Amino acid sequence: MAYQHIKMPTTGEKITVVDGKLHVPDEPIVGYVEGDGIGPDITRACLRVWDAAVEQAYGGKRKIQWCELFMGEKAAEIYDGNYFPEETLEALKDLIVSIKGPLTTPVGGGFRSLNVALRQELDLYACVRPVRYYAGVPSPMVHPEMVDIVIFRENTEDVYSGIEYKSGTPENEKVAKFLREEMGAEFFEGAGIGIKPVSAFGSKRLVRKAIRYAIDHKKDSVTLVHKGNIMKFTEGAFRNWGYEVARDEFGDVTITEDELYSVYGGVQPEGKIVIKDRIADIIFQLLQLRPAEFSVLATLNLNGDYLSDAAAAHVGGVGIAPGANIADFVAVFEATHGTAPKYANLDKVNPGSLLLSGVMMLEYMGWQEAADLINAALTKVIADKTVTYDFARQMPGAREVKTSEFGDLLIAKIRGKTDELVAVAEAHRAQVEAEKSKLEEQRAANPAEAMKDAGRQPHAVSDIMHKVVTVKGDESVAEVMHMMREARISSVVVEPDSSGQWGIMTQRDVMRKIINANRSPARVAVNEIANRPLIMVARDTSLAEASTTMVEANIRRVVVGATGTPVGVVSDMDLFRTVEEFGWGTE
Ligand SMILES: NC(=O)C1=CN([C@@H]2O[C@H](COP(=O)(O)OP(=O)(O)OC[C@H]3O[C@@H](n4cnc5c(N)ncnc54)[C@H](OP(=O)(O)O)[C@@H]3O)[C@@H](O)[C@H]2O)C=CC1
Ligand SMILES: O=C(O)CCC(=O)C(=O)O
Ligand SMILES: [Mg+2]
Repeated sequence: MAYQHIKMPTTGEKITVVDGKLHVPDEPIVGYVEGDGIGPDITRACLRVWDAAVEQAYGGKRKIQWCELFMGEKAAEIYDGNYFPEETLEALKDLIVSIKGPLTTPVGGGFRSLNVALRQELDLYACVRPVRYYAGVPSPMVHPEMVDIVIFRENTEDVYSGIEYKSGTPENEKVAKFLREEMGAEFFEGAGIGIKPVSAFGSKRLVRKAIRYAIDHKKDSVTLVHKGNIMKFTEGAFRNWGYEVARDEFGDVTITEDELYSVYGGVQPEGKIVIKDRIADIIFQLLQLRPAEFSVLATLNLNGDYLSDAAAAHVGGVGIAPGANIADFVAVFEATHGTAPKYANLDKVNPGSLLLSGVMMLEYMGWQEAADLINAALTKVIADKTVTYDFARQMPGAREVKTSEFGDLLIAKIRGKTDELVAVAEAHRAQVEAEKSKLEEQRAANPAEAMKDAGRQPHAVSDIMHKVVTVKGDESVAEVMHMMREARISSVVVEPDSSGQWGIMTQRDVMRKIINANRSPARVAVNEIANRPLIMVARDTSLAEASTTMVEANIRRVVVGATGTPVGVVSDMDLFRTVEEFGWGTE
C-alpha cells in the first residue's frame, strides 16, 4: 500500500505469521504512536531504552526499525482533522506488532474513544495488564511483594460497545418506548440509555486466552471476576461461559475451586490450574488484603478497566502499569494510564508504564533477553532511589529525576553489570512461591477453614464431598475392612457387577451382614454384601436435597456421580459438620 504520510523504513522486514506462529526477523519493522499529553515525553525516553536493551542483549545482531504511525492530536494536525486515519489502521494490521502512547478522549460528548475504536477495529479482544512488584517501589500495602497478577480484560464488548442513546433524542425515545411498552421495563423519564452486550463468543475467547497464558506461564489459578449476582445474563453469563471453556477445552489441566476442596482436600494437584470466581466488588478488597491467592484474573471490559488502575496503585501507581491489546496475532502495546494532560511536555512523568509495555512487546516477539535486561535495570534504578516525581513523593530520601534522565539511568544500568539485578528478580520470585506454598499447606490442613476464609459457603454436595474409594466386587470383605480402617473411611464404592450396576459397602453392612450373621469376613466377597443399585446424585445437588434423599431412602450417605461414574461421597456426618461450621437457613 502507498502511504500518504507514513514513512516505512527502507531497511528491515515486516513481522509475519508463518504456520500459525509469529515470525520475527532480526530487523523487524515495528509501529509506534507517540500519543497525546505526556505521550511524546515518555515515548522519546522509552525508544532510547528499548534500543539500548536490544543492542546490549544481541550485540548489534538484532535491531528494531521503528515506523511512526499517527493517531490522536498529531494525526489531526497532519491529516486535516482526522484523528484516526485509515492508513494508520492499515499499517497497524500490516506490521502486526506496534506500541502506542495514550490518547485523549473527551468526556460526556465529542468523538468516541480512539483507544476503544482501535481495539474494536482490529478486534484486539484481550487487554492484558500484568501487575507486579518491583523491589523498592513505594506502596501503601504492607506486603506489596505478594502482588503478582495478570489481568485479562475483555476488550471489545460490554458497556464500551458504544450502544448508547442520549437523553432527549428521537433514538432514545424510540428505544425507551420499546423497552417500556414491549418489554415491560420501568425507569425514570428522560434517562440516558446504554446497552451492555456480553456474548458467549467474546467471553469464551477471552477466558481461553487467559487459561492458555496460565498454562504457558505456570500460573496456579484463573479467577473469573463478575458482578453476576446483579447482572445475571451478562456478568453472570460471563462467569458460566468461563467455567464452560475451562471444563470443555481444558478439562485435563484445570479443576474448579469446588473440586480443590471436595475432591483434593485443598491440595492442588501438580499441573492443574484452579478455576475460581469472585464477585467484582469484593475482588478490590481481596487484592489488597489477600493478594497471594490470585494470579490470572479474567474480567469483563468495565471491571477490568477499574481493576487495572486500582491494582496498579498497590505496586507504585499507574506510572508503572503496562499493558497490551492482543488479537490472535496483531498486538498493540500501551500503558494502562492516560494522557495526564497537566504534565504534558514537562519531561516529568514516569515512563515505566510504557517502558514495561515495551518489555511485554519484546517478550511477545520472543526477545526475552532484551526484556530481562530492562526489568533488571528498572529494579536497580529504583533501588538507587533515583526516580520520577510520582515515586519520589512517596520514597523518603529519593532523588527526583526527569523522564529523560530516568531513561539515561536505565541505559547506564543496561550497559553495566546485570548479574546482581537478575539475582534480585529471582529472590522476588522465590518469595512469592514460598507464600503460595504456605497457603497450600494451610488449605490442606484444614480445608473447611480455608473455604470459610476464602469467603465461600458450601451450597452443593460437590462443595463438601470426599473422594470415593473404589474396590472390586470379588475382593474379600476382610481385605477391604483392613483397607477401610487404615484409610479411616466408613464406606467404599464397589465396581459395577455383570449388569453394570455400581454398589456400595459400608461399615453398617459389615455389622449387619457379617458380624450379626456370625460369618467370617475372609470367606465372603464384597459383592455378596454390597448394596445395589447405588443411589447417586448430581454434583450440583443442594445440601437440602441431599439430606432429603438420605432421609427418604433411609441411608446415611449419598454418592455423587458425574456422567454415571461415582466421584465423591457425602455422609450425614458431613452435612452435620457443614451446618455446624457454616450455619444454615434464614429463619
Ligand atoms: N489507553 C489510553 O490511551 C487511555 C487514555 N485515557 C485518557 O487520558 C485522559 C486523561 O485521563 P485521566 O483520567 O486524567 O487519567 P491519567 O491516567 O491520564 O492520569 C491520572 C493521574 O495518574 C497519574 N499518572 C498518569 N500517568 C502517569 C505517569 N506516566 N507517571 C506518573 N503518574 C502518572 C497522575 O497522577 P498525579 O496527579 O497524582 O500525579 C495523573 O494525574 C482522558 O482523556 C482519558 O480518556 C485514559 C486512560 C487510558
Ligand atoms: O479510551 C480512553 O480514553 C480510556 C480507556 C481506558 O481507561 C483504558 O483502556 O484503561
Ligand atoms: Mg483505564
